[in-house]
Amino acid sequence: MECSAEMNQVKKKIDDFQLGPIDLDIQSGLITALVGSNGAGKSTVLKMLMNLVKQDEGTITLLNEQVDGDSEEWKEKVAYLPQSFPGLVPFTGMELKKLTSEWYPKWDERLFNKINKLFDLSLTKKFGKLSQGSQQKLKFALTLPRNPNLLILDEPTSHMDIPSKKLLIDLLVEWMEEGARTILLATHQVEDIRKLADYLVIMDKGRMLGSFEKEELIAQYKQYWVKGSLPPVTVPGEIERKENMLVTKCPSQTEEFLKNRGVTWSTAKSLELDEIISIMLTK
Ligand SMILES: Nc1ncnc2c1ncn2[C@@H]1O[C@H](COP(=O)(O)OP(=O)(O)OP(=O)(O)O)[C@@H](O)[C@H]1O
Repeated sequence: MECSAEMNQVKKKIDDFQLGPIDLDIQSGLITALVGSNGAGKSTVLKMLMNLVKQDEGTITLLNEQVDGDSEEWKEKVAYLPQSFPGLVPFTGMELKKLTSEWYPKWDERLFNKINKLFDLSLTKKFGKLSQGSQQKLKFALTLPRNPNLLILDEPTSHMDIPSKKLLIDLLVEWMEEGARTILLATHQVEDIRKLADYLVIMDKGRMLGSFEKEELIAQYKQYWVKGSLPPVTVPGEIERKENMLVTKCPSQTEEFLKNRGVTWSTAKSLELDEIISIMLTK
């Protein structure tokens, strides 16, 4: 499958923080969520993809162009929403919209108006005077209508209220349906991941733990409540046990092992995504 963004053996050292080596393939036409613990390096990865932070080693390609090469054509096809953007502070929403729409040739005024109406943006106030949630809404309204091939979002919903988060998710789903588009978003919000992501890229302490198709990842982890007691030995795939409850990351092997020992269970269920991510980041 075609890739919209690639990192090969990318390394970066910032003070005592070592990022990488990172190998990353972001598949076109899909939504990938970059997930991980605080300080794992997610924002740094996004900044390196945008050529805002230079890697020490390795290569980075966006839409088939090397981001630190001579051509900057890729910039017209990518929109990036950073966590903070101090340059916006002195301008009103209206001024920012005018500047942004003039700068981006594919600007979709109709989409901006739709987002404005849905989020009830305060376009006459200076950006710096808006609440954090309202700033996020305005930044999003200035990003999506650029109609890029690749949309990169760094924690787009972290300060938003619950209805606004839902609106943003719906807008992204609708936007994806309208063409050959790709989204990469860093997020801690489990709803973003659950409702949007096709793939999860999981990072911890500067390392990439892997890239996982969401439904396959969910199918990998299961929790059982057995009748009677659990075997006194480690069960294949076992991650955690408490009394007659067992969590496994290899359900087929676990079930075979239990069946061979005559152990049956009353309940079996898949883990929630937040439980799976917590296990991956802590065990
Ligand atoms: N400009 C900088 N100066 C010094 N250290 C930095 C800078 N930018 C990032 N770092 C360090 O790099 C590491 C990774 O930070 P980064 O912001 O990429 O993590 P993150 O996964 O996005 O975290 P969070 O989930 O908390 O937003 C941290 O240890 C951070 O302190």
